[in-house]
Amino acid sequence: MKSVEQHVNDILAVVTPPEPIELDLLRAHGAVLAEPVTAQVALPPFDNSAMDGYAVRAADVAAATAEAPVSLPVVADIPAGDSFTSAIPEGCCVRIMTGAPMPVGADAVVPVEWTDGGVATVAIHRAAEAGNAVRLAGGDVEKGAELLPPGVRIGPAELAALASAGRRSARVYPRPRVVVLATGEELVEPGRPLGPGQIWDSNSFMLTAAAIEAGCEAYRYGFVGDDPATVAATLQDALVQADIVITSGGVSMGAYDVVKDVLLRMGTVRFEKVAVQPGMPQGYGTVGRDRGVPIITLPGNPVSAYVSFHLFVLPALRKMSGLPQEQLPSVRARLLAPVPSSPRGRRSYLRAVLDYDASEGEIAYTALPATRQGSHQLSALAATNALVVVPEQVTELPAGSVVEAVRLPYR
Ligand SMILES: Nc1nc2c(c(=O)[nH]1)N[C@H]1C(S)=C(S)[C@@H](COP(=O)(O)OP(=O)(O)OC[C@H]3O[C@@H](n4cnc5c(N)ncnc54)[C@H](O)[C@@H]3O)O[C@H]1N2
Ligand code: MOO
Ligand SMILES: [Mg+2]
Repeated sequence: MKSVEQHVNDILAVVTPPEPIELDLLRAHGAVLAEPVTAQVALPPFDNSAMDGYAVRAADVAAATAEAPVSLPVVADIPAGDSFTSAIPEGCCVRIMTGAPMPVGADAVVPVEWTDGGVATVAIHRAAEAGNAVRLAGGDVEKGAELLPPGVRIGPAELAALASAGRRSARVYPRPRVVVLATGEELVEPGRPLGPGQIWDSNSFMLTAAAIEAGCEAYRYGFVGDDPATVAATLQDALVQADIVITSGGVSMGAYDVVKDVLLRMGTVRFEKVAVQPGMPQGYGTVGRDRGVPIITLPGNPVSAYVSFHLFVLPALRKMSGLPQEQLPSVRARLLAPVPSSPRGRRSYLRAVLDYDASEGEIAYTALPATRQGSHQLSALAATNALVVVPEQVTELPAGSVVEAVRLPYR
């Protein structure tokens, strides 16, 4: 059987990052930056006031106290957005608002709270040192400095950085379009009644949401039965709007597991067994006549599909998004319950609740494996937040063992 790492590498070899495109700011939200962003001007662009008050020469107010306030004539008023081009005469001040440019000659701002708030003349009852409440030009970012490196995902903070630097658009890797298609004759749309032998489709919802949470544009294509012609026609249709197709079901040994046959005719797809539990039967490759669209075929068991999405699909989506590869974060944790019977030769990923607990020595986390670990026992997914790794050659682990626990994203 193939290792998890080998399977990830094989999948990465069939996907490529898209060509960067220029997108208007809010359209770029969620995409990955394909260029460094530098400040065209210093930020802030000019010295300005940090407070509402009076711009003064600090020397003029050095003697101000509550008992002996200093009175200064107010020669102008500068709201934010305005400017005062002449220098303030010695012994005078201007009323200034937060964000307004400092007038020439002034070197400090006296907050209005330290004054009587006068409009023509102001009485200042506390001294302000030079530089008080003044925000210097370039004090945030110097002209030409890098604001954002390439490879970051554009979230609210990155959009703010771009806009604050005067950028209207950014060069980004467009978010990959992921089409999710479940297969299985037994599947029924949730909301409709179940007939004998039927179950509600849950995989297509799970996988679509997981792809969206991974930063992609994902479309739930629903599900198809086990009729080869319908599977082929639906896939053909799905390819039109897909950068990658994710399917679930039909990839094991079943007599009606038709996905394999259809894909072998429609493209170059390999079906393999990966030494992992759950998620052993896997497939990947490209489909479509003119352009090969990458495809990853996940097993139908819901827990298998969920775990294999995180192990095998996430790396592909990262690469297609223009992101560097990164392991899911993991910590060392103490098992709170024994782990019985993992299959030898396959690495197990057990659903578990990971908790922070610094009370017990150097291992600051505990992991409680879910009692239901079957590949069909979907209820454990929503009740857990991590995957405990049981290495290939280990078949059981007593309580108290220290294990690697992979934190699942968004849990
Ligand atoms: N003789 C063998 N049988 C099986 C093997 C094997 O090696 N030899 N492998 C088992 C393993 S491991 C897995 S995992 C599954 C993989 O099955 P398939 O990918 O072929 O998927 P299906 O047969 O279509 O379905 C399996 C299971 O999952 C349920 N399912 C499928 N789609 C959905 C969906 N969209 N939503 C909810 N549940 C779904 C389906 O009803 C089945 O119960 O094969 C084992 N068998
Ligand atoms: O690998 Mo299957 O995923 O055991 O259930
Ligand atoms: Mg099957």
